[in-house]
Amino acid sequence: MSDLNLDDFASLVERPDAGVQRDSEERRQRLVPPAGSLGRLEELGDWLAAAQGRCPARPLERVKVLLVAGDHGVARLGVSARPAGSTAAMVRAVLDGSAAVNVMARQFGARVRVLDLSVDADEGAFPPAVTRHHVRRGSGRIDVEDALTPREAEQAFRAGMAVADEEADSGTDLVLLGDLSVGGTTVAGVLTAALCGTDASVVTGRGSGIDDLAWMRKCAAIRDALRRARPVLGDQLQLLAAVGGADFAATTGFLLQAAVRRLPVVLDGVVSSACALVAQRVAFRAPDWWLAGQSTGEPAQAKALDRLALDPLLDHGVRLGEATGALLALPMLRAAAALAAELPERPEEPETPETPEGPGSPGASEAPGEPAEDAGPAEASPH
Ligand SMILES: Cc1cc2ncn([C@H]3O[C@H](COP(=O)(O)O)[C@@H](O)[C@H]3O)c2cc1C
Ligand SMILES: O=C(O)c1cccnc1
Repeated sequence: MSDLNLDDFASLVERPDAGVQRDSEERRQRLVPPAGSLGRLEELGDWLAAAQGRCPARPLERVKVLLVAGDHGVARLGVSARPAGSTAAMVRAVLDGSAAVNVMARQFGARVRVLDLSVDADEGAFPPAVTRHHVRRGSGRIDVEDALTPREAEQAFRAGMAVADEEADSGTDLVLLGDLSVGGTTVAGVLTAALCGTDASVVTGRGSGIDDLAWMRKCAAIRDALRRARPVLGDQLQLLAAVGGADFAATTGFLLQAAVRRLPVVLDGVVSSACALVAQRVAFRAPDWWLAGQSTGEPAQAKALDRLALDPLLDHGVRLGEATGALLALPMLRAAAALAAELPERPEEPETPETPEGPGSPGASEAPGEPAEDAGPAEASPH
């Protein structure tokens, strides 16, 4: 049996630095813009500082988009707008730089890394750097069979952990975590419903853009897979083997090891949030290391994020997956870091208010209020 003990993660994952978080909050009170005027950017600056253990936070220079790719047997049921087994075409588009994620990553100065965990493609279809962690061609049809053997689940999970270590070791500041997975929203729906204790209909969405008939097939597939999930709900590696997939196991392993390594992550769509939910079961502190980039409208994502207490930064109807939602949030995070680092502090309030005659004059102590207030705005608005 597996010698990978997920229980260790509960103690290995620490919280971001609470002392630095407090320093950041206090520093923010001293900045020129009034507290609250920068809205969510304030909380983001504090989060980044706490994650980095540094106040104010460093600028985000080495940002990596990580796309975990895999096919899913359940796609053969016609639950996706895309043909079963067509993840390879998406991977190819990303590798040749023509996918939406490439356009946005170029715009925002982020590097893109694709990992083929279980794409249904011939050997040699992609460069070795992409297929290094390949586990199998497509994961099993989860409504009737296990997605993975226990060995494959462990192999995929460990691959995700290894990638988190590589990214942490190479100085990556932030990971934007997305997926390329035809049928992936069905699998994510199963994991989310299983862990939230809800019905299939609550988590079944339109995914890549399916019609009503396909929605009914998707809902039935989720219902059937949920039955297979229930007996293994207490063991997250078994759960990923039964109703997940190699890409999901790797993404979960990545998230947990990234949290151990204090590497902050922005979640993209329903696939990364379902994996985050599995990871939360393993290590309850882990969600403190994550942000939700954007709401995709997939109901399972909303359900999972609610459980994770993560409030998506954006909601603009971007429902493409492939980390585009996480990338959209990057300029906000960069703005938060830059504002926290570069905004000047307010000058110290003088203890003895100034008077027109100058500080320390007899008039100052006799009539402290009005002259000082007159002087304030004039000093504060030199332009
Ligand atoms: C043009 C297009 C490109 C995409 N690239 C990723 N996804 C997204 O759709 C897939 C999941 O949806 P489902 O479960 O319905 O198959 C994933 O590959 C996800 O990243 C895309 C979706 C579309 C429409
Ligand atoms: O990632 C998601 O949430 C997603 C992906 C494709 C289509 N709809 C949602």
